[in-house]
Amino acid sequence: MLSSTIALAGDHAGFDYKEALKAVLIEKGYSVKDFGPNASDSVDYPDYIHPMAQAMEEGDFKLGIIVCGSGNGVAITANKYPHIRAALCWLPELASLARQHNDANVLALPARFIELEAAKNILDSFLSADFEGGRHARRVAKIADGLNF
Ligand SMILES: O=C(CO)[C@H](O)[C@H](O)[C@H](O)COP(=O)(O)O
Repeated sequence: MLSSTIALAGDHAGFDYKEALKAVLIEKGYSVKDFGPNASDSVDYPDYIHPMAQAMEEGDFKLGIIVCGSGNGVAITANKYPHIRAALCWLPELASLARQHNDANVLALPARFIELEAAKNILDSFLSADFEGGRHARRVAKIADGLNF
């Protein structure tokens, strides 16, 4: 079971979904830290993902949810950090596998390509799954260990 505090961030295209998912998380009993944006005015996603990813990299949060139009911009930004494993998921099964096999600690959602109800189901699958370890732990360790720059 992952820790109870969840970080959130996104951009204008993901704002409405981020707000809705934040309400779901609070209803489920999670505490949340929203790194923004706080409105749907057009913004640049790196301005919001970097602070969240940096905080996670420093160990302040164990889990993050990021939302933009395609999910790609926020995921690309978050995955610049060595210990962030952001998974772009558009199906619940993808979210479960991201946790089970990849120990994903960030869920990236494509708000312009899935319905809100689907996003809620994907979030639920992500929160409900646990990392399986074993052979997957060996592989996940190599993601960061293999970096040499
Ligand atoms: O990074 C993205 C595209 O891969 C995100 O989906 C952004 O939300 C998107 O680029 C925003 O586009 P907009 O035309 O500025 O609303």
